[in-house]
Amino acid sequence: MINTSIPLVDLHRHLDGNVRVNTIWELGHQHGIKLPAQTLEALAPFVQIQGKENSLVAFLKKLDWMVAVLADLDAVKRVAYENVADAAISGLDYTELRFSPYYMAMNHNLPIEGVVEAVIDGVKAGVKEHDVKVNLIGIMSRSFGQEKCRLELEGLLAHRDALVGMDLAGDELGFPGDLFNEHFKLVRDAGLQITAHAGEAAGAESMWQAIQELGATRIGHGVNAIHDPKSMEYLVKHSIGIESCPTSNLHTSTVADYDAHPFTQFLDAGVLIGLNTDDPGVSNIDIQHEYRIAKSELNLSDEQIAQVQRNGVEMAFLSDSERKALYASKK
Ligand SMILES: O=c1[nH]cnc2c1ncn2[C@@H]1O[C@H](CO)[C@@H](O)[C@H]1O
Ligand SMILES: [Zn+2]
Repeated sequence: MINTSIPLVDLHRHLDGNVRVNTIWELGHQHGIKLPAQTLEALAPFVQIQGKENSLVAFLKKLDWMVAVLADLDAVKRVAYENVADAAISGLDYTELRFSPYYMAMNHNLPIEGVVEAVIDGVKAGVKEHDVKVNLIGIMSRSFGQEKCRLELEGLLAHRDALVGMDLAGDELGFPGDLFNEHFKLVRDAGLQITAHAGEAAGAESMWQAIQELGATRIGHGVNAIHDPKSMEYLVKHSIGIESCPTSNLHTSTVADYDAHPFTQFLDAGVLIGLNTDDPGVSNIDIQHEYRIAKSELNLSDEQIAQVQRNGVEMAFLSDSERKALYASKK
């Protein structure tokens, strides 16, 4: 199973897709927000996937209650803190938590920059008390359009030093990457690393766009590269990291079932592919679950699992010395 002499990392993990059901319940009651259920048990199906959804956009609706209860900046800080606790509890040595400050701010008109600060504060408080290394990635939520993403980017860049990278997430089909070329020019100018959700709901052309126009060096999901041999070759040749999230891919109907997931084909082709959770709260999983699935459903050998763990460390947005230290922490 998981090789304990290699660091365990999760690089694709939405902080705002990982709010505990209990926290939604408590924040809802604390702030007088009308929840869709009368008991904690009845609330779970509104925020966690039951079986699967028939599209990415349907899946993404499950996150809406998670941000609907963010009534003030203390709530944002609490959710960030609990994300660090959850990461440590699930056995992670290092994680990159990504979040969309506009998405978190929009329901209660919170200041976007204030949300960024509250996330940073919550994570700082979390790492003081838990044994896990954490970096932050800012998200622009494409589903709200160019203008809102511009505001989101401003709020994030105001705290550029607290971030290691930037991402584009949301409705990939409805809001193609080329709407955001100018946003990502600013991201590159700020010297941040870039990952983008691509090849999930849309095809390999969306990945080409993300790599060549947005400047992505990692791709979230990238499942659909499998239909384009040229892009597979490119990923290998240029060491573009693929942040794979198999259970999420099932839950969004990106693949029909685990058998249809191309994970091992990527691995066999020599693509730098890692294993991640995406939205652990929504999918009701943790990283241990994804490694169990890798073995039992994707049929990875122990050697392949070790390779996947190393791939994660290799593609992490860390400096060389940080990467060395992370490896050394397991020896
Ligand atoms: O699997 C996914 N694919 C695309 N976008 C996603 C996924 N999971 C969450 N978000 C998006 O990320 C932002 C919150 O972090 C939101 O825009 C949400 O819709
Ligand atoms: Zn994602």
